[in-house]
Amino acid sequence: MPGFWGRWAIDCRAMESTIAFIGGGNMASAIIGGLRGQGLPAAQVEVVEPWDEARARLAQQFGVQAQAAPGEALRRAGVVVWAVKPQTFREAAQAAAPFCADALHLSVAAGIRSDSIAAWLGSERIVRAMPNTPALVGLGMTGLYARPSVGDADRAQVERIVATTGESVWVDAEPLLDGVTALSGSGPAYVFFFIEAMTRAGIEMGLTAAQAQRLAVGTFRGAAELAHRSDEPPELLRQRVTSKGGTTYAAITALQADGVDALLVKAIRAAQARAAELGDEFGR
Ligand SMILES: NC(=O)c1ccc[n+]([C@@H]2O[C@H](COP(=O)([O-])OP(=O)(O)OC[C@H]3O[C@@H](n4cnc5c(N)ncnc54)[C@H](O)[C@@H]3O)[C@@H](O)[C@H]2O)c1
Ligand code: PRO
Repeated sequence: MPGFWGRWAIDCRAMESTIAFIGGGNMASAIIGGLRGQGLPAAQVEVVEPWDEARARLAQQFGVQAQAAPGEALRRAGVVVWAVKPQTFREAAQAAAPFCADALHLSVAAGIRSDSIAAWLGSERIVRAMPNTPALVGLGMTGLYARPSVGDADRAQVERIVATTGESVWVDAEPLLDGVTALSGSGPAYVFFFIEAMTRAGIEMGLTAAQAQRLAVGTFRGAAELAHRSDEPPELLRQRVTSKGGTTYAAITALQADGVDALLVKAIRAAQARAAELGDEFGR
């Protein structure tokens, strides 16, 4: 993996202090992969991860030694990344807070509001991030929100960390992060869902599973890159594919007749509502 990260020009070797991760699962691994790939030494990464198998994987993949429980080593951390599930955040915070009072805190947990985190940790130096799994290949999109008292140096430090996984967008009102969670945090799942359906259609039409999946994935990749590079809106790019009375017209008309576009908006709003609920359910 490290060779892959060579494309990005952020150099983590100059990062001043240790970064600690509370929770060493999927999201933590994506960020640790980015940091290690950009040259952050393994000795500058602390992880608290109770699950034996996850600790072994972190050691094998990234050369990082994780601890089963928080302890004195956390005191060296300038930044603590909270990468536990919303359901376990409070419990994890209670155990780790005594060791990281002076750190900058970066939470990736969906829904958990910074008021709750501030109360649990007794600190105002809190930034919330909502990344997504393409971070694993350096193409992540992350939404960021900082509590009002977080200074420019702390914001810049967060940007440097997140830049190892892709791009980021700051929002200036915390509730907007629930929308970011619903759109880009959960978004890769919507894309995979469409790829699955397109692959199924390909198989129904007689293609092999391998052929159908390759065509579907390649089409998403190409269309996303075209939209990314183009100055023109997606609507116009879509119209260019759609000849009047042609094949695409037949497909788009069928999608619109079943209200698929409205359904997609409804689905994303359901994710947004769930993010807010998570904050209510598992916040303070
Ligand atoms: N996976 C995604 O696509 C995604 C995207 C954006 C944000 N997030 C957020 O990231 C967070 C982590 O999600 P994930 O997908 O990495 O989950 P995960 O289950 O892969 O990782 C969470 C890890 O936390 C560990 N853990 C449990 N209790 C702990 C404790 N008390 N102290 C320390 N570690 C503990 C678990 O053993 C597990 O390995 C969640 O809050 C989620 O909302 C996930
Ligand atoms: N995965 C997390 C969830 O489904 C948060 C965004 C993506 O809750």
